[in-house]
Amino acid sequence: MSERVFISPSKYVQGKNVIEKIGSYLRGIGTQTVVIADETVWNIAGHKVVSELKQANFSAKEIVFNGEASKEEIKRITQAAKNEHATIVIGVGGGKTLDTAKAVSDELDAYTVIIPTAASADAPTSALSVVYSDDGIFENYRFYNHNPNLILVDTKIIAEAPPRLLASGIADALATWVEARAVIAYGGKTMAGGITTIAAEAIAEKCEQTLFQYGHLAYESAKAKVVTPALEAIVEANTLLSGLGFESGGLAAAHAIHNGFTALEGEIHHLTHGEKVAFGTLVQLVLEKHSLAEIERYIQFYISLDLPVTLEDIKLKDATKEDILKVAKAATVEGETIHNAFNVTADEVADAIIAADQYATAYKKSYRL
Ligand SMILES: NC(=O)c1ccc[n+]([C@@H]2O[C@H](COP(=O)([O-])OP(=O)(O)OC[C@H]3O[C@@H](n4cnc5c(N)ncnc54)[C@H](O)[C@@H]3O)[C@@H](O)[C@H]2O)c1
Ligand SMILES: [Zn+2]
Repeated sequence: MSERVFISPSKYVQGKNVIEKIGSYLRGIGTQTVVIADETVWNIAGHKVVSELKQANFSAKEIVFNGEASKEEIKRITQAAKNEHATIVIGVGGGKTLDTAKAVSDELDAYTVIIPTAASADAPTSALSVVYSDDGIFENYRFYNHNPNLILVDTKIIAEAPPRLLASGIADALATWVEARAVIAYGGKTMAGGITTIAAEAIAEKCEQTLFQYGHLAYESAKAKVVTPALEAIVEANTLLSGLGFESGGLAAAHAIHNGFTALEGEIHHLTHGEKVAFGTLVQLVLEKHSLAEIERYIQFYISLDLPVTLEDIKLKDATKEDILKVAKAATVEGETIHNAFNVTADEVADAIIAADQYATAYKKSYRL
């Protein structure tokens, strides 16, 4: 299998107050929309989207998302959207809301509009959803025959979101190049169903460059709730560059290890996707045998953005060897993305998890962090 495949959304729009233009972007597409957002996001952006739609003569059915991108939730919202004969499905919120909106839109064969309210993960652009059990355990990737039609990224809303969400998005995006370059080196398959194009490789590499250049300034901008060129750069890196870069560039160990962590119970469930991916990325770097300086470059960057680097940081201080092996086994099940770039056993992954924790703990100790 050697064909190169690159996929992408039809239109990506990013800037301050862009949601005010939703009516003009949807002109001629249809008139019956459903808008999906969780309780928090309804007040932050959902009502504003609906009022813009109504002003532009669209009808909009409001649906409250319950918080988990699960089969049951997708079924429930699909039924509600069918009752409205919706031809446009609009997801507003974080990755789980957006993944649910994509699935609902697929069921209805509708036009898909994605409005992320945080740059917290690279979910907006892809032609797939990550599906979980109602208890938040990773179940499967669900693939679609096309990417979202329209993505509206309003940087005013994103600047006002909690800085922790932006940092999480940076961590998710930092995994993109680490994973893509591993897949390229191995000749593995990407989420787009082929091997990596030069285009996706360039995007993924540019993603990492942008993060190291502007990550700190953007994080400080988010703390001050202001839109700056650095914030705009990081929103694009977290959303567009990371989204295209992971999907057509390739996922490898970092995300498989993230998925493995969802199999554990306890406080780790309160961590964001990006925070778990940060630790997963460190584990992948350990598996790859990099120099101390290279590994420390990542550890230092994560720490400076208040991201987790040790098992204690991800609430697994008391994890047993069996727990770690459970994670490693889940990360290496057949079909997991780790096999796109590594020929490893669960045992080797478990050792890398323990070593990553040990390296980061030693780093923190030596700098008294
Ligand atoms: N489909 C894909 O390609 C893809 C890619 C990456 C991640 N994902 C998935 O996305 C999910 C992670 O997304 P996430 O990190 O956004 O988490 P999330 O969707 O679980 O949660 C985001 C949280 O932030 C809140 N929020 C959103 N915007 C806000 C704002 N402006 N102000 C205050 N609070 C706000 C939401 O209410 C929600 O509680 C995971 O399920 C992951 O697997 C999917
Ligand atoms: Zn991710």
